[in-house]
Amino acid sequence: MTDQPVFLLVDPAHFEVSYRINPWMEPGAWAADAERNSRAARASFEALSASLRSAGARLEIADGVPGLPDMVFPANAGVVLDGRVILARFAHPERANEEQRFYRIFADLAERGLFTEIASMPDGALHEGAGDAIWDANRGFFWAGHGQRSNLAGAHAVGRFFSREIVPLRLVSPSFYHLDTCFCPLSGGHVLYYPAAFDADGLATIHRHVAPELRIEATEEDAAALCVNAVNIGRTVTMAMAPDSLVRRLGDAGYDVRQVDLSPFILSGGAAYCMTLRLDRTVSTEAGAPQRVHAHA
Ligand SMILES: NC(=[NH2+])NCCC[C@H](N)C(=O)O
Repeated sequence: MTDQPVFLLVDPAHFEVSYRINPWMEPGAWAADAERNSRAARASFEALSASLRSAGARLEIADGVPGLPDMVFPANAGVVLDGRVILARFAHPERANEEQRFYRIFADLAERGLFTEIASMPDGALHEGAGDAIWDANRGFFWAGHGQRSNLAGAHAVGRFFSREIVPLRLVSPSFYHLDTCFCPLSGGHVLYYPAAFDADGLATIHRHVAPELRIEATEEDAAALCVNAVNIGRTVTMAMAPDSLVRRLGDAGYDVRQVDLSPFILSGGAAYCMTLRLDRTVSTEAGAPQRVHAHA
């Protein structure tokens, strides 16, 4: 395995906003000029791909499926670590059929050696993948969102499957329905997060694990631009068009912000992070991150 980060993306040919399962989704706004929106989505997708490649990533681009427009958000397809994946179990019937489709995509990747194991969620668990289970390479655990799409049973299933600690965070706002919309650990140990998306317990948990000088609080404006939903590779952070103050604050913390116009996908409530699924993460390596010595028991 090389150190090059590898991401799964799904081609946007079948992307549209045709139902509403979160407050961002505006099927009417999409339909008002569907053809223009489709063209804009293609351009956004190409710009995101270019930005990730220029940050050093290799991309695996899978085909989408007509009638499953949200497959363009593969972060929700499953949780990946050490070449093993546990598939999502979607909360909404609109997305339920993605599970089988993503299984096939992962099975193809397994045939090419990118995965050694594909597992399913147990009965009763709901879990929407890397959108709600974010690996923190510096701290060595999963931050686990629950309370909107994923449930606690799903969060614990992720922890059991990988034999890794999970740190649950309850999400309290329907607009920030996946953890990745309001929480983003960065390579230098910083965490960019939007406090209003969490309850008091969740904030206390974040504060317990993240030292004050490593906390970067997103403003309402940052969160509304879906900028917390960002892809961090080394020192680069790729995100939707961002308020200047956020770019400046991340710059002061040592990050190089790359902005992409993702407005067609924001019409569906998604942005940079959820349009990707990182495939190469291992417990002990993180390209660009400060090196940590892991003591093995
Ligand atoms: N991880 C994410 N934030 N994904 C965005 C998903 C957007 C999609 N329309 C949904 O509501 O499920």
